[in-house]
Amino acid sequence: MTAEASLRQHDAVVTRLRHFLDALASAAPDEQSGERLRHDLARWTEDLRRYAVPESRRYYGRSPTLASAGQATTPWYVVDEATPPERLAGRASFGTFFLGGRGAAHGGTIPLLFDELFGWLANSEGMPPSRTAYLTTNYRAVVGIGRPLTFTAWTDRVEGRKRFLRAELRDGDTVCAEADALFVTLRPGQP
Ligand SMILES: CCCCCCCCCC(=O)SCCNC(=O)CCNC(=O)[C@H](O)C(C)(C)COP(=O)(O)OP(=O)(O)OC[C@H]1O[C@@H](n2cnc3c(N)ncnc32)[C@H](O)[C@@H]1OP(=O)(O)O
Repeated sequence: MTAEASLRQHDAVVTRLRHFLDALASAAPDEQSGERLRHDLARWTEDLRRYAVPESRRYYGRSPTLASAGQATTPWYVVDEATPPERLAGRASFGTFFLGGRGAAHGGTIPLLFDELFGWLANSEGMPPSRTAYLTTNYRAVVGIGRPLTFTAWTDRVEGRKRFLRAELRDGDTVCAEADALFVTLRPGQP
């Protein structure tokens, strides 16, 4: 199979996996179905272990075409406007898999989304690689599961190796969460 075909197949599996995780999080299967599911998952886990490859040959989380770069355990997002490294904007939604409680997204999954967006912005093409030094999230209103959301992330200022970034997640006019972060450009030899 060509690399392109492998990537396409991987994308289709990850899309299915995202739907599976939401369905799993929503379901209370009966005993027989639960046992069948456990059996099928165990079988696939063993099968996949036979195909393990080094990080440089993996597709997971690097899809150029899928939402969330194909990270099924990151809330769904797509970038609609990007002027890297200054700004990006787009849409996001938290599926049932990301439920914390009472219809709201788990608090830990919101900085996960922000870190993804900041990583996208700070490591866009032509930028030297950088990593999150800190990321602070301010939870202003609950993020409802399944709600159509919008986000904006932007570079606030750059001081030498330090990039100060900010972002906002909205449900309509309501600001649900804000974040500010510091990304530090890696020195040669830093992992
Ligand atoms: C290859 C990249 C691929 C990236 C993919 C996308 C990444 C998405 C983002 C991530 O999630 S990365 C994973 C989470 N982050 C980490 O695992 C980072 C772990 N920490 C580190 O590796 C180092 O601490 C770090 C590279 C961030 C900084 O270490 P350095 O030794 O290079 O920093 P240094 O001590 O030289 O500090 C440089 C400047 O940053 C400042 N600084 C560093 N860490 C800080 C901090 N935590 N808070 C405030 N300031 C900080 C520090 O004070 C200093 O300021 P000044 O230049 O003004 O003196």
